[in-house]
Amino acid sequence: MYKKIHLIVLDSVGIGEAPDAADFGDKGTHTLKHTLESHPNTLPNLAKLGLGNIDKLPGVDKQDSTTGFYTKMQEVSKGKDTMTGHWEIAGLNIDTAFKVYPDGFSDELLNKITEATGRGIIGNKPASGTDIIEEFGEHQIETGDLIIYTSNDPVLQIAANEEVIPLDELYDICEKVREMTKEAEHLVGRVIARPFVGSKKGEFKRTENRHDYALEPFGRTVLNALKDDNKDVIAIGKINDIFTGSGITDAVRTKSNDDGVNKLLEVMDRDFNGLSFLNLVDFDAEYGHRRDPVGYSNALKAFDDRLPELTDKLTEDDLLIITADHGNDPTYTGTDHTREYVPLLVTTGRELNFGEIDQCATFSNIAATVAENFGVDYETHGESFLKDIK
Ligand SMILES: O=P(O)(O)O[C@H]1O[C@H](CO)[C@@H](O)[C@H]1O
Ligand SMILES: [Mn+2]
Ligand SMILES: [Mn+2]
Repeated sequence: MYKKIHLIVLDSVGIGEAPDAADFGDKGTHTLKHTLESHPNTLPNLAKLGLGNIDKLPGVDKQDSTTGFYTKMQEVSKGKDTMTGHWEIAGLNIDTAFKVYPDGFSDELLNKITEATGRGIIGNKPASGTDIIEEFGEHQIETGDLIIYTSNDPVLQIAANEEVIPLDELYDICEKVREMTKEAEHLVGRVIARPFVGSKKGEFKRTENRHDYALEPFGRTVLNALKDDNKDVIAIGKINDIFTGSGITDAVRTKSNDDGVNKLLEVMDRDFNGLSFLNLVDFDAEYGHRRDPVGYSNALKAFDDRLPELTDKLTEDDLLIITADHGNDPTYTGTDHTREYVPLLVTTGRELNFGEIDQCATFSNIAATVAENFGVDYETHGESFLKDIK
């Protein structure tokens, strides 16, 4: 048994098309490979754990012997969004896909929003968040309208210039819209506040004040099982939002990938018994959705550079698990997530017989492993790999 498990989700860092990728329009996608092909970088520290042994990746050398256990995991849930991926990691199988809105939201919902907020609405279509503020940012300054948009994900995003619609008001609007979109008819996975600044086209820039309003997970996750058993569940970064605080005992905010690593290092120094769970969202939000392979590749390098700080801290009490929640191939068409396998890398301060472990048929093998490690009562269709890491 490990006293502390540290789980890191490299948001969107997929490792090649899943067997059902074609059903999602994602045939041939490979976030890691295509990113590193487009903009070469070496990732020696991830390589040491076994990343280059999972699949052939430029700049990630295959090792004769690794300092981690490695394999890849397949997603069983019928969605490739962040909530679905994280909830499956935490033990759920989301077998009914979330509704998406390729033609925008209904007039009925938009009217309700206007009635409740007193503000008009512009946009109402799938879009990239940086494009849509260019398109409607000036209109918003003139009218005070809300810029509402969506994507291939089950999200309703509200972009607002902080000088036109103050943050408090935007958050208040998002809370109201969250209430309106909890039931089947207008269901969305997440309402997201997307504040930005700037006074004219070409100068608009999103700020760090983004806030996500998710739904309660659709079932009991391993986080709930841990919390109910008086274990610590420390959420770092977006994790608290993704689980709406359910099963979480402490939440730490982050500003960036780099800050996320800093916060995890601080958490590792705490005396706790349970799980720390970190999401590094920049890969996805800053580079994957922006179809920026150069930025993506450099972000991978930046994480790789900092990885030894984390692994050097591991004692016999710690288990470190690194994975992802879906792909987001920055070289692929569109600006959405891609249906991919995700890497699984596991290491510890213990001297173990590291190497390949069986491929995981579901992300929920992580939940099963965490539950078994802490001896908590938790039912999931995932299978624990604890027996393989010795
Ligand atoms: O283009 P931006 O606004 O970054 O939106 C992206 O962010 C959303 C939430 O992560 C995704 O659904 C995607 O649409
Ligand atoms: Mn994600
Ligand atoms: Mn995303």
